[in-house]
Amino acid sequence: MDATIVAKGKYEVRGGALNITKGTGNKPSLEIGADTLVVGRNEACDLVLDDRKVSAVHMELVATERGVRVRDLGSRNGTFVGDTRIGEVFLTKPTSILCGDTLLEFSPNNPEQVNVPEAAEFGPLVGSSAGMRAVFERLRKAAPTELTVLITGETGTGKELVAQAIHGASERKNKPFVVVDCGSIPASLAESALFGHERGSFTGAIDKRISPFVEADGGTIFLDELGELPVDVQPKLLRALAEQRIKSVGSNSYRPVNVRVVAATRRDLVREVNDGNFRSDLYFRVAQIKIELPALRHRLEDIPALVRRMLTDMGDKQAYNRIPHDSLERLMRHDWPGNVRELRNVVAVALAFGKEGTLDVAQHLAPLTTTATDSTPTRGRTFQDAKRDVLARFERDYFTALYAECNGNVSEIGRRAAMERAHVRGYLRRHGIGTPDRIDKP
Ligand SMILES: Nc1ncnc2c1ncn2[C@@H]1O[C@H](COP(=O)(O)OP(=O)(O)OP(=O)(O)O)[C@@H](O)[C@H]1O
Repeated sequence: MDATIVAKGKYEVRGGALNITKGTGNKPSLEIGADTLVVGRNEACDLVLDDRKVSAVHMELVATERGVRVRDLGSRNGTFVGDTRIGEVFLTKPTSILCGDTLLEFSPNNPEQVNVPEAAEFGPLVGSSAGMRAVFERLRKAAPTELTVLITGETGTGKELVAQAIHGASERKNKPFVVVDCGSIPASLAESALFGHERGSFTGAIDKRISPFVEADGGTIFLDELGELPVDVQPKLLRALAEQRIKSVGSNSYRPVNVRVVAATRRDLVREVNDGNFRSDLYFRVAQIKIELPALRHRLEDIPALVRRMLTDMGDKQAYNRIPHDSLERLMRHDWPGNVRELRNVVAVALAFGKEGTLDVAQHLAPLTTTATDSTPTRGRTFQDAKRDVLARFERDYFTALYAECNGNVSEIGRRAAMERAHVRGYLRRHGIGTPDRIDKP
């Protein structure tokens, strides 16, 4: 979420209202605040439009610091502002929006101040940026409820940790937290992986398999990469969630289950709905609350607190004080395509190689800085420059890994790389891998 802290514990968002001026809906207007609202034909939408040219989930709106963000959700017939078919726009002035044959009039409100908690952490999560503090506020409200939560965000933004935090702050915290990675289930085994199977129920079903819903009974089930769930098991999952009971493969009877569902996806699930790859009724069933995790490059001010927490988790609380200021600044200029996970790896490597003295964490950054959305190595660069960067990154990764595998033994690195020791030393020095005393040891 975009936001700026305007006063301690507050940030400012600019919302508005949407009125139907031509066409019919389940209500004449919609107030847009800091919670994302969905407009479409599906009856679970916040504004339901009775228009056959409107998609099941057509567009979403949310108040941000830059105005109301309107995002088309991959609708079939598009969302138009004037003659322009939009992907995403920020509205601050009265504007007409056309979806199918329905005309909507947007009118802005004055900026509104929204409370964010002062605490820059929530359970295992840390972050002082306005975006993360707004996430913590939503989590604080969502965690104690029984509502389903859908967590979205790029890889490594902390979706699983958020799911754990929800569980840990709920009444269910003393019961199991069970993770199901929907992305790694082969389509043919999806039903059994979700609901279990009886012994001998199909070829290869040698033993009985307990359903994760049974394992999680009384607790929380985390459905990771929900967007990868094969289409044919989606109705079965929907039914299980609606009826709170499951039937294992090969069994004739249902058994009641009491689980709270938290799901995560890297994919834009609503687009998958409009493309027919994900069922809209299941989407709304798992997304009663939506938590959008911002990419790390949009909350660089979180880096110092994250690094401090990571070093503490890695067992060296004092190490943070050994990081020079300019090293932290360089970390805050990186793009972080791998998000918090990438940061954690860089911190882990830095700590492994720097047990004492100055801890220059940024020294272990990949030299090629690209973002997930801007990852083309060609952009504005000559072939030679691009090639040099890619090669440098490869060399650094290769020798960093080998250095760790060989415990810093240069002779062993040379053997495995089939390279003279002097050359190995050259590469290690060039990329700042290891400490000079170890590298230069004969
Ligand atoms: N806000 C945070 N505070 C502290 N640690 C964090 C935070 N966010 C993420 N991490 C750490 O970053 C790493 C990646 O987090 P996690 O596995 O939850 O990401 P993810 O979004 O589920 O990734 P993927 O999409 O690849 O499954 C973990 O080691 C986690 O502990």
